[in-house]
Amino acid sequence: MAAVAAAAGGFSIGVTNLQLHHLKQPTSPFLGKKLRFKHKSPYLWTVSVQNPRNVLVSALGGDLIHVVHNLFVGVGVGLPCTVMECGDIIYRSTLPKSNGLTLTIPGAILALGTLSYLWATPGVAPGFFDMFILAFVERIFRPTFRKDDFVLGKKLGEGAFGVVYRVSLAKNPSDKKEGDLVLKKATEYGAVEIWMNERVRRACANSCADFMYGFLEKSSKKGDGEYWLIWKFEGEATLADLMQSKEFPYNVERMILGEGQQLPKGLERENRIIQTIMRQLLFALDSLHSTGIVHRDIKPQNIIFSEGSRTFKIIDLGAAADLRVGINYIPKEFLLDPRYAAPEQYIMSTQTPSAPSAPVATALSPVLWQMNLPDRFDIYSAGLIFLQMAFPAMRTDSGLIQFNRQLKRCDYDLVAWRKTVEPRASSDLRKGFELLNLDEGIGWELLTSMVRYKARQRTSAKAALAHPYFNREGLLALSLVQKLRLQFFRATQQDYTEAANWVIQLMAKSGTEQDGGFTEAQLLELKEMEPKKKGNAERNALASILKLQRKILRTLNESMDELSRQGKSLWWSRWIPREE
Ligand SMILES: Nc1ncnc2c1ncn2[C@@H]1O[C@H](COP(=O)(O)OP(=O)(O)OP(=O)(O)O)[C@@H](O)[C@H]1O
Repeated sequence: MAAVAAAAGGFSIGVTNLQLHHLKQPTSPFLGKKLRFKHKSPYLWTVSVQNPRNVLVSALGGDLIHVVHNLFVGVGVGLPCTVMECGDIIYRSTLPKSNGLTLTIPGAILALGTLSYLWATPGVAPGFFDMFILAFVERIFRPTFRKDDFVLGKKLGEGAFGVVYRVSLAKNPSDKKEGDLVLKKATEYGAVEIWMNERVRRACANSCADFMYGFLEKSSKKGDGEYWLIWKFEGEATLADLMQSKEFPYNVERMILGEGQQLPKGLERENRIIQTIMRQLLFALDSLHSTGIVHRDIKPQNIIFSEGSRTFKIIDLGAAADLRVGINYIPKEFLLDPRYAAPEQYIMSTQTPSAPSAPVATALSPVLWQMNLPDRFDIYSAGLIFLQMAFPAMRTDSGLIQFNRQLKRCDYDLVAWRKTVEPRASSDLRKGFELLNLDEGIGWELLTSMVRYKARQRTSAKAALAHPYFNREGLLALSLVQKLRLQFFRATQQDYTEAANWVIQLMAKSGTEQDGGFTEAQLLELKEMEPKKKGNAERNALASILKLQRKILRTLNESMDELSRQGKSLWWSRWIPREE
């Protein structure tokens, strides 16, 4: 078939099926007619019209191309395609396509973009690998247990949703009297906890207590049965237990840093211990967050000291949310501990659909993560633990509750809180401020970047770990590099809404009715983003954009809610082994 390109003063025809004898009389009869040719040929034929009655067919194959090209140029007929050599372009496009992959820049950008999306937190691609390969392989190779395999020992704790015992294996009674395992008999939230513990074991085993097995025990008298969860016994003490001691933080020093500390007792030594605890806690949190899990119940009671690894680990994942597949997005409020919960209460904004079905949640997880930054909920709680470690008066429940009240009154502005309490501070409180003020106040700076009202303004666990507070060598003053790092951290922590307001003010100053730019009144309107009903074209356009934006959000939410309703059953609990 022929490809026809109309051009001023004539047109060209690119032909792939053509026999040479057609060329013999290349005249006007070609015009307006369909050309039929017998054989496929890699040659391209161009029919050029100098005037409507005189058609020239030029063969653009091998030397013939040049002959015809020269002929046209020679007689001075500069037809668009001969001048631009677009026949050559068409010619190339008709050549058989190469089978090899050709890398183009847009292709490379697209591929890189897709890969970054699939690997962005919480990780769509690693999620698929984890769920469909690792989980199966693990199930094949890991030992399984039954109810009768355990001998119950001492009760370790009892919450509203479960009882925790120290246990040992019946077949293999431990040398230790109490047993070297921990069993939690949990009610409804046990299923979530098994899911989270298995995920953690595959993704970041060192962050949480060493989980062994979980199953549904059906023979129990309790209604639908009980979930049994088994961990290795990590140690006797939680951070809460250790913080209650008058010796804190020195009682932890021996455990994490070993004997023989050189420094005399005092603020600097205490600071170093607190710093180590915070680093371990943030490390565990960073690992959890990187795999898409938000704990939501971070408190000293849920941080256990592992005697084996000499580090602090996280326990109690019953209130956790798995953002990768959308499990437990919105917990029952009573699962959260009001003493440590961030002011937002919910990790996902109320605009976010309650819990999309797993495939939708997985596909959207990087977007939802960036929109909500749910990990910052845990960061707030970790900030409060930091505060409790620095200020002895806040280690009691009543002390913490009182602080929470004061902070709320200051609109969750820690700097404002400090200004109100510091002038009349007790010696206890002053000691805390002194500790945080060490090394040009980098401890205080880290704390204020964690305890903030807006989740988006809080630092992430990863960024906190890179803070110079954790990078000091010994207790020397900050090095130049560390100072630069501090400046960088500060730059990333800036509240840019203020900067935006500043720019807006500058624009306002330069804007007058005559000179153009926005006037202050117009900017006020822009800032308020409340378009009025009657107004000029500018306002109407703004109103339409806002309306459209709201509509898109609403539609997205509605469709996702619809999807979630279909898949709302606890699909993932099917994965939990049952023992009848
Ligand atoms: N792996 C472990 N090793 C040692 N002790 C553990 C382990 N897991 C839990 N414990 C102990 O059991 C206690 C209760 O555990 P956990 O917080 O998980 O249970 P819970 O029923 O959710 O309790 P609560 O409702 O009070 O939070 C912990 O405070 C800790 O002392």
